[in-house]
Amino acid sequence: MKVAVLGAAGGIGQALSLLLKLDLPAGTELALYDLAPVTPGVAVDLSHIPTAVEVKGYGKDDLAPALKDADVVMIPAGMPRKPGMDRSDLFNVNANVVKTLAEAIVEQCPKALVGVITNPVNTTVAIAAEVFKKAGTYDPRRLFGVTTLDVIRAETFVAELKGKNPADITVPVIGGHSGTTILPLLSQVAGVSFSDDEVASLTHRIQNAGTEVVEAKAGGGSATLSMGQAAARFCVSLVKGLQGEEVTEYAYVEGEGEHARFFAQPLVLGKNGLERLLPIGNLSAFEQKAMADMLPTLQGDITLGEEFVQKA
Ligand SMILES: NC(=O)c1ccc[n+]([C@@H]2O[C@H](COP(=O)([O-])OP(=O)(O)OC[C@H]3O[C@@H](n4cnc5c(N)ncnc54)[C@H](O)[C@@H]3O)[C@@H](O)[C@H]2O)c1
Ligand SMILES: O=C(O)C[C@H](O)C(=O)O
Repeated sequence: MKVAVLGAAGGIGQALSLLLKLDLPAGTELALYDLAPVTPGVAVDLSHIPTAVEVKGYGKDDLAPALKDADVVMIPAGMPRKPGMDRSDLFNVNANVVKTLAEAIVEQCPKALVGVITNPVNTTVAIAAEVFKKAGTYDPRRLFGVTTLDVIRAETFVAELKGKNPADITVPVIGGHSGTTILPLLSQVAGVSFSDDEVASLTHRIQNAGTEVVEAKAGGGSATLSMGQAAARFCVSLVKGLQGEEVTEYAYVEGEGEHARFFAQPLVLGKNGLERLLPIGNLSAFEQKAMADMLPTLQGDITLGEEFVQKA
């Protein structure tokens, strides 16, 4: 098994790589790639941790060997937000980063499972899909926008509010990964109930949790540690799936297209990546309205990504 992390020297990349060094199955090769000159050093540093995961670092000219025959590729490469920016403001820089990396995946590991973390996720996943489609290698079961952070945040905030252990709370979060497109389904949380005011304020907090971190870091970037944990959990689930275990996760994937071409929803991972989609269940009147209100934004974000590659 080979897992490649593209953008491995960044805030997310380093946290993710550390957790993967600890959590991936014995015998896995962990390939770390980044443009930053420190990357080989990050790999040497991690290689001193005594686990049976072999870490190799690849500098900026070594994207091809980093990706060669990878089974899973995680992409946290690209610019993070500063206060006052929306995720969509990252499009100008990050669209090209994801396009370039997706083109290399086509050449080196067209069958890999790919987890896109780079923002704006609503759009960068569409960019990767269009690059793969153009090359004739696209398989919707193998491409994922990583939205795990929305799920773990929602579980943390609900547990905090209700005085519960977060491990006992499950919160579905569907839609996309920015602002109102992040739709937590609080009506489906088992074992707790919420007043209308709590639903409104919790939904708002979950949708703006990324901004909460961006503002608290005051120009020093966005979520890296919680995202590292979220991405590691999702990556390990992808690997378990490839090894034959069925694992349930949430991710932003091309599904049946009922709401938008790409949509974050519950799904089962397995040997082929996305094995099957799970139903999103019944939505409350509040959630139905929130969904109807945000779909045009989500669809616009997707079109932006599609056109970026089609017009290139
Ligand atoms: N999906 C999510 O839930 C989620 C959560 C947090 C952050 N993000 C996004 O993840 C991205 C990375 O965030 P970060 O805080 O780690 O940023 P960072 O600036 O700390 O790290 C980004 C890294 O990417 C590298 N990079 C840039 N272009 C590259 C390329 N073409 N190839 C390889 N590496 C390249 C940089 O050298 C840097 O090391 C941002 O776009 C951010 O918005 C997504
Ligand atoms: O908010 C950001 O810009 C980063 C990330 O998407 C997050 O949700 O923390």
